[in-house]
Amino acid sequence: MAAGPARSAGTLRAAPGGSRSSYYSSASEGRSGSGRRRRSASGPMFAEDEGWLEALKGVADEPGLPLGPSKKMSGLGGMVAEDSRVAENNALKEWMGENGVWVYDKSDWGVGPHALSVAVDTVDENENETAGRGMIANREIKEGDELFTLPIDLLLTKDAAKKEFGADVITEDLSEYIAIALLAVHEKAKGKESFWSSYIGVLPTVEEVYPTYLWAEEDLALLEGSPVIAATESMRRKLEVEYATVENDLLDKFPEILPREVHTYEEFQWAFAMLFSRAIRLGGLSTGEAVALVPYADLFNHNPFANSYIDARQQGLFFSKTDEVVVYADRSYKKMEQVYISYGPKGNSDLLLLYGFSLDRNPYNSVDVTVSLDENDELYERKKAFLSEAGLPPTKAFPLYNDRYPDELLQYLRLIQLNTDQLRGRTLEDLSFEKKQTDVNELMVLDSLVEACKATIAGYPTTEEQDSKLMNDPGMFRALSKTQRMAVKHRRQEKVILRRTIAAVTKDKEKLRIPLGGLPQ
Ligand SMILES: C[S@@+](CC[C@H](N)C(=O)[O-])C[C@H]1O[C@@H](n2cnc3c(N)ncnc32)[C@H](O)[C@@H]1O
Repeated sequence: MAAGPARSAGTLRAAPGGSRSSYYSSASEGRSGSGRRRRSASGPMFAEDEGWLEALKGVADEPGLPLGPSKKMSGLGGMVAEDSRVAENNALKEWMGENGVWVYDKSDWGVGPHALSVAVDTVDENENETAGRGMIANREIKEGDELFTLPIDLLLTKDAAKKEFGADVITEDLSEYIAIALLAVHEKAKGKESFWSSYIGVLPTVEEVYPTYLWAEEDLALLEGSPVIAATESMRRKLEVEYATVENDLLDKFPEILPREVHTYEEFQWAFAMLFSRAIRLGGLSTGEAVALVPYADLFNHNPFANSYIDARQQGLFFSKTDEVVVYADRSYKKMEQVYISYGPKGNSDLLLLYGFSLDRNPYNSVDVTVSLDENDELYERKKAFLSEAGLPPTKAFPLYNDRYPDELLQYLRLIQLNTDQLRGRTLEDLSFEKKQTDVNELMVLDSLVEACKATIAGYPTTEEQDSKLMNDPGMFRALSKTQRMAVKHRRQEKVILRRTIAAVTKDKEKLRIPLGGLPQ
């Protein structure tokens, strides 16, 4: 046999070297970014089209709505903090009422009583984890009920930024994200003078959201071995580069409009933490799609099983047409239940990177393995050209899921593991990698996948058992900070997926017919 050691671990690198699929991969792999997911599940979504991540995307009048065992505020200081959060909610509600949103307990012409209240501190009851403000049903809600509508003028959009700063600053080709970030920072600096001050008053701090790209190094160290670290570093670099561009192209040119002391890097980071964790991509606008910070609608927390959706629609009003944002209930809710939306089919890596939380029960969880052609393979150049022809790079990250690994990964590995003997004088173009080549090639493929999973598992300083033990000890686990709990949950889930993949691949290997005596050398 000419080449291609059967179990060449070198060809398949486990994920740590490769960045997560979300941000950079989606940009570099050139996926188009319609940003719109199936209508029934739109939520906070990221805009791929600008090279910013995958699709992005929710009044409390009653203090003390669902507070779980982890209620943060205690003692007199806590009551003061909670009172001020209730006052902020009430200011938001008042502002919305003044601006045409029906947020009242009574009916009016064509509208029923408002169905939602904003709790100041909710708990995700599936996970027993604090989730900041959230939406609570203040009466029975029926499936399909329109929960509220919101005039488009209340949104922070690129158009609103253009109105504020002018078309010289907010040019056609300026990213929507940068435009909205500039507007958010500018309005925050205005304080009570800002039209949006009541909205900005309920926005969390960076520390409250705490996405991994803003984590302190000692927190990030808890994720050692996880691909999230590489994704976090990519995100940090991207933000630094974007800010340098903003400095150069805008702050230097328009110091009167965009003063440096207002538009600092810290404020830029705050604005992006808000955008990435709560901006919504609206599809149904008369002017086309747009990314927006949508007051009130961004107070819904995430549940991967929810289907409520947020969209924009045109509202005919005699001869003028105005757009409005509308939110519908995905199912019926009992009074006092928390109403969730789904931010999309996001795994914990994306949730942690962008929203600062991870879930123990998340059907969309995945962990990437990165696959590379072996430069020492005698077929290397031919394989590289073949991949390039198919628009694929010689190194590529693939997600492994809880219950499956993608066919594309198998196809890629079949090519990588193919040797001259198996090629039997044919060209690569003669072969279809969608199906098994030979049992021997398939065994090499599956073996290399198992090795990659094992190598990834070996890269974590703790074992799945150690993480599980910590999580199953309520005293110990609750004694950790929220960030530490999120990190432990996340790294354990990655190990679970890797272990399951090894088990599934081992089963698949049993179906192969391998000659007695093992593989040819
Ligand atoms: C769109 S905002 C939702 C409103 C937010 N809770 C607030 O206080 O403004 C998204 C943020 O809410 C929090 N969040 C949403 N869903 C969560 C969940 N299931 N568990 C923990 N935190 C959650 C995270 O901090 C996330 O970055």
